[in-house]
Amino acid sequence: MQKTFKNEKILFAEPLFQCDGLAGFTRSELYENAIHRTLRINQLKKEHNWTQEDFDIAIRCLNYEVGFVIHLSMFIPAIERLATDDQKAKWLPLAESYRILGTYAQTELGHGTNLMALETTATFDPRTDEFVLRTPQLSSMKWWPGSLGKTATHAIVLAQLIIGNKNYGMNPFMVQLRSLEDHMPLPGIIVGDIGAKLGANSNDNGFLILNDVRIPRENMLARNSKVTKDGRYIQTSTNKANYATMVLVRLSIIRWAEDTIKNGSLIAIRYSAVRRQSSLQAGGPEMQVLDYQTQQYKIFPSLAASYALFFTYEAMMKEYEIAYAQIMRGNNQLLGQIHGQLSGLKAFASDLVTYELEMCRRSCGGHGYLKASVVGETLLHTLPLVTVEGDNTVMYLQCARYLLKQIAKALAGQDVDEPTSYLKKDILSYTCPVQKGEHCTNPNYLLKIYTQRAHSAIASVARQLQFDLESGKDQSSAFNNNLVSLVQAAKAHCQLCLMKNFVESVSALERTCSENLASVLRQLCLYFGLHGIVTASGEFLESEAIGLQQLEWIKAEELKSLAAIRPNAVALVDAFDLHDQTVMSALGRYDGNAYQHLFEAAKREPMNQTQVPPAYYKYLRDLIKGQPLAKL
Ligand SMILES: CCCCCCC/C=C/C(=O)SCCNC(=O)CCNC(=O)[C@H](O)C(C)(C)COP(=O)(O)OP(=O)(O)OC[C@H]1O[C@@H](n2cnc3c(N)ncnc32)[C@H](O)[C@@H]1OP(=O)(O)O
Ligand SMILES: Cc1cc2nc3c(=O)[nH]c(=O)nc-3n(C[C@H](O)[C@H](O)[C@H](O)COP(=O)(O)OP(=O)(O)OC[C@H]3O[C@@H](n4cnc5c(N)ncnc54)[C@H](O)[C@@H]3O)c2cc1C
Repeated sequence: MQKTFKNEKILFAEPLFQCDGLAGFTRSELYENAIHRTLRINQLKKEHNWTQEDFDIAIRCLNYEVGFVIHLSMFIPAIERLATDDQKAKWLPLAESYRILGTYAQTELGHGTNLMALETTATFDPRTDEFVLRTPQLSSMKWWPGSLGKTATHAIVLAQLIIGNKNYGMNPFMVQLRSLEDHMPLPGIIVGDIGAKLGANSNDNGFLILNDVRIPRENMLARNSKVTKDGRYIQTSTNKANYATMVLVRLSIIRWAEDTIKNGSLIAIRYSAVRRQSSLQAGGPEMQVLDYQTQQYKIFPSLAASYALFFTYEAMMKEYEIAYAQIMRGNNQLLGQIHGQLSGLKAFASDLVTYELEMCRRSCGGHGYLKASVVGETLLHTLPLVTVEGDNTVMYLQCARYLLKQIAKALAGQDVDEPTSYLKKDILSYTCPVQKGEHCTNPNYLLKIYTQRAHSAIASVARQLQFDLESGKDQSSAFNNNLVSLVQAAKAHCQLCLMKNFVESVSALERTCSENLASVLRQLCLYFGLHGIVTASGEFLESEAIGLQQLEWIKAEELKSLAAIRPNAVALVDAFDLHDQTVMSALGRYDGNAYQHLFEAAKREPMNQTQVPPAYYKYLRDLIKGQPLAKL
């Protein structure tokens, strides 16, 4: 499943990367530990001639609990995508050698989603051949960018470009924030950390106020547009190319989601295999909770999602690489497709894993509420994915906007993109392929059902929008009245994409892997498809992709699938090949000794380092001895 990290032993031999000790760290300690880790991994990379891929896998093995995540995942990729060749030659070597430490400063206190309304300005001053950057009011200050608070020496600041009295929209500017001598903020720069978060507290997400900060004209990252010395604005590519960094990060978030749900399902399944509780026969032996149908119903979706997201990430990485190669050659033909696809899939993947991680946590009973189980921490660490790189609702709407354009082309008899080719089909010629119970065991039949449901959802909201417009509603009212249906259509398309990638990937694997493995993966793919229909049965019925009889058959087959997966469940999570130190969970260790590891973790609890707590001497001793308490 995951490219086995051949350097795992080197990494986890060092106490710095053994995660047990992180509990009880203060924010400053977490922050320092994260920086220390990234720099140590960098040293290991040099000492052992690791590739960049080894470096990236090491970061993933540590669940991104390292420093400079934005420097590595956004600042450097933004330079690669937004800078000219000369600017890359200047800034990339500095960034790659950590001589400058960067962030991607786009979101403001008052705006994150609506980029057109960003308030930070960069005003061209022809007299000095500079841009003057300012955050004009409280709501304008940059707010949230990772590493901005205490680390970044430089930021790529997204600001409205002003020349004369004309606004040319959001453009990227390289701004130095701190001295490279003493790390103090430069004149005009007010910067700091925005405070503790629900999770990811090793990251110093920060705020930035710019008070008339001057930068040279060549600091505007000018791959897609530039300003000449005499103040002319020249656009050399679509201004949406300046959004390119976000597309890449949305792809990375799909893999981040895959990594977290693998951790969660591994913990839940391994623990459920060792936990014995109650029995179905009076006086009988206690059962492995993994044998309860309800336990399987709760946690096998996370197992199936792990594999589904793995296959979708692999497919989307290939799609992205093709699109990106063309875009970097100036051909933006695939820009709309890759943006529409990754907006929707980033939202769907992060929604899916945050839901299933909570199911994994609940399936661990009381111990799922202990930090030592880590499944709760994993959920906290994953929660931001539904917001970062675009709030999920807004991302679904971007995907829906793309789908509306595609169905309009299909209905006009024009070519459509490959991911939406199903929209060319005649929706009325559909017949449900499941005409008897055993047809439910055919993933390709299920794929047809997913396709019809998605097609129907998109066609239905397109018709409703058209009706509203023809009834006299203006564009924005018509849109706002159909936002829920638009999101639903985007979700239907994304769920189809996951199912299609799963079916096609297993079909390709069958040609090379053993029949045993093929049969296990087919079973998991079938289960993923059946469960997806059951959980959204209302929409599948509404679209007439299935009827009540088919739903009855599908529900029965889903429950049978649980029993079929059970014998392979532990092997399927072991196949993730995740080191105990990556999973970090007392409940999910490879050796299965959950109780021993829980007790070891409790013994490491800082409060247990003394038998008598300090509070005894302050409050309890007099209380217990019946002596009057001093005034508190
Ligand atoms: C390892 C992983 C590490 C993860 C770390 C994560 C740390 C977090 C970082 C951040 O959060 S960075 C900040 C992220 N912020 C956002 O994502 C902002 C979300 N908002 C937007 O993207 C845009 O405001 C919008 C919602 C897309 C609206 O765009 P706009 O205001 O321009 O209007 P529209 O009319 O909707 O779009 C116009 C046009 O542009 C196309 N388009 C929009 N976005 C993109 C894109 N990213 N790439 C390519 N094209 C894009 C859109 O399809 C429209 O095209 P046409 O229909 O006009 O052809
Ligand atoms: C952990 C973390 C790290 C981050 N790191 C960075 C970073 O490094 N750099 C950076 O620039 N930013 C960063 N961000 C900011 C992030 O990109 C924004 O928070 C995100 O884009 C959401 O925007 P917002 O906060 O304005 O939410 P809002 O858009 O204000 O969302 C509030 C509600 O309004 C709804 N809404 C908004 N617009 C619409 C619409 N058009 N239609 C329907 N509903 C709508 C949303 O669905 C949501 O329910 C980070 C955020 C977090 C949490």
